[in-house]
Amino acid sequence: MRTPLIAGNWKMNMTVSEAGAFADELLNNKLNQGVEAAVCAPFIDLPVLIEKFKDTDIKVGAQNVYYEQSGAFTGEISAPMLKELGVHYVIAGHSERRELFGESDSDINKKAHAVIEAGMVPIICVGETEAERDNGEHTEKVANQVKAALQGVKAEAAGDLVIAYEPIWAIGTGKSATSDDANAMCKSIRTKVEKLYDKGVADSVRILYGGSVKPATVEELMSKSDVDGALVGGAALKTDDYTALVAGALR
Ligand SMILES: O=C(CO)COP(=O)(O)O
Repeated sequence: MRTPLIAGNWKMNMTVSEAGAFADELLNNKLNQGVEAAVCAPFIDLPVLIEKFKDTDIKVGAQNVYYEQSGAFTGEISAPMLKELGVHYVIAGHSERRELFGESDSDINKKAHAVIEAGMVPIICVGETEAERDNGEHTEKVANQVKAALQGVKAEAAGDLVIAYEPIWAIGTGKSATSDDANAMCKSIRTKVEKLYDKGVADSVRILYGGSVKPATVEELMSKSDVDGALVGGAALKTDDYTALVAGALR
């Protein structure tokens, strides 16, 4: 069975001292066993989090990566750099990166390859705009994003992947997708993965929902067949909310 995953995405929040304080507070809260907890933090916060969580099951993730190994790419961070630090997950293709920083499907595919080659796990983000949903194009849009992101990724690696369905209109808006709509899209992503690979891969890939997930809504989401967890922005910034999210994700 797929282990539920609650991944916090801090986005551009938390200084190093704030990250350290968050980790200390979280370690005082007893996180539920049986749910995997991950915190995806700004690059500079990663060392302190990795140090603080080293004797725990809490995984640390990055929010971005550059796909080249090293070289003249001022300001960028490579997958081998993250791997050496002890990073487990790397978010690839968050809609904010696609929209604000011009990342293309092809960039995201290269990032996924770089992360896998370095021995980490990508969390690949996909999702439609409000206009695309209104026009009934959301299922096809997301299926195309999934296909593009996974181009050339071998079946052995694909089963360990995490895909996060984050409808853009639900991010940071307080306007979450209904649990049935979230589940319908997660199911359709799983069907797409089965078409690209096989049933074994589709059954093991974890598909998260993201977009205004709160402690009060996580249980309902997790009761659905194809939602394996959540990628959480705002509510993952407070230790008590984060702890409640992990508790609510147990199924
Ligand atoms: O973008 C998100 C996580 O990656 C969702 O953010 P919110 O939970 O703040 O809506």
